[in-house]
Amino acid sequence: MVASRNEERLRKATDEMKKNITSPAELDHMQCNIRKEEQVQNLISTTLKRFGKLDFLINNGGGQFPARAESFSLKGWNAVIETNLTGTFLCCREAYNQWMNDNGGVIVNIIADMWKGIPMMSHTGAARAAVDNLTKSLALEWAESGVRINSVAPGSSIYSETAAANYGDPKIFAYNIPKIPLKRLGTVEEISTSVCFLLSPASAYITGETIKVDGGGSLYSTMIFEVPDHKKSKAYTWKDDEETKSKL
Ligand SMILES: CCCCCCC/C=C/C(=O)SCCNC(=O)CCNC(=O)[C@H](O)C(C)(C)COP(=O)(O)OP(=O)(O)OC[C@H]1O[C@@H](n2cnc3c(N)ncnc32)[C@H](O)[C@@H]1OP(=O)(O)O
Ligand SMILES: NC(=O)C1=CN([C@@H]2O[C@H](COP(=O)(O)OP(=O)(O)OC[C@H]3O[C@@H](n4cnc5c(N)ncnc54)[C@H](OP(=O)(O)O)[C@@H]3O)[C@@H](O)[C@H]2O)C=CC1
Repeated sequence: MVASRNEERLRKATDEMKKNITSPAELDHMQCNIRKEEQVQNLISTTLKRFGKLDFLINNGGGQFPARAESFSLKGWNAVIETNLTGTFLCCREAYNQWMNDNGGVIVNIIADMWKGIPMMSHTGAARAAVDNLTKSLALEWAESGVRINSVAPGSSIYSETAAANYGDPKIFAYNIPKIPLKRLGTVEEISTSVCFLLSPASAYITGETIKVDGGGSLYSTMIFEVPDHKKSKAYTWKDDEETKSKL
């Protein structure tokens, strides 16, 4: 079952996938806004009615807008937290309560390269770091039910039409190439094969882990953001700390 909000995009994606699988009847799509609890509950129950089981859950839905943190409205902040953190939580919880608690299963959460913060996207950085941590907690709580849960963290480096449109610049990803040790963008297949590995028995001994698929980018430097030159940071020395000395 493939689920997201936009019916037209869903139909296009599943039609494309059907051309490449041996049992196209076994693929379906359904509208669901992961920010809406009832819609998530309905997605999981409908999937169970349609297919009779739920072996895997992949939480890939996500997104954000670029802006400085001080300019975020509460509504904008909540939109990003609900999409990337709350939506993932709701899907995990419903999959567990409706199926995986009794039957086991595997969950993979897609997060992002947020290890050094994400300036201009601090809302999504906070939400993705939270999902990284949620993944660890759920791995411990749900191990006794035979559930494994891991994350995949793509670098800021997989060309996405939606992102390019959203950020208003088709070259937005290419700007990052100099900061990626492998000196190229990643491919969608380089993410999906990591997800398939984590879903497969080949990773049966891996849980609570996050695989970074970022060409080494997270080791090297942060994204296209420069801290402007400034003189706002005052050094601390004991010698100059007259205020503390006077209180001793
Ligand atoms: C700079 C380096 C770029 C490198 C890439 C970084 C790596 C990450 C890559 C990716 O994640 S690729 C994924 C690409 N997909 C997207 O980015 C999708 C983007 N957008 C969305 O999904 C949605 O716009 C949203 C951000 C989740 C908001 O969803 P929605 O519109 O449904 O929310 P509402 O509840 O209606 O709230 C809207 C609210 O949000 C604020 N807002 C939205 N867009 C902007 C914006 N461009 N600037 C400032 N604020 C924004 C705003 O408060 C909106 O409220 P209103 O003003 O409309 O009342
Ligand atoms: N491309 C990149 O370089 C990177 C991508 N990522 C993450 O990887 C994932 C996939 O990215 P990518 O394919 O590039 O991005 P896209 O924007 O193309 O895909 C995001 C998907 O999430 C769905 N979605 C968004 N909000 C909701 C919602 N509230 N409920 C249900 N579905 C929703 C959208 O479908 P619809 O609009 O139909 O709801 C869309 O299909 C995202 O989480 C993204 O943030 C992370 C780091 C880098």
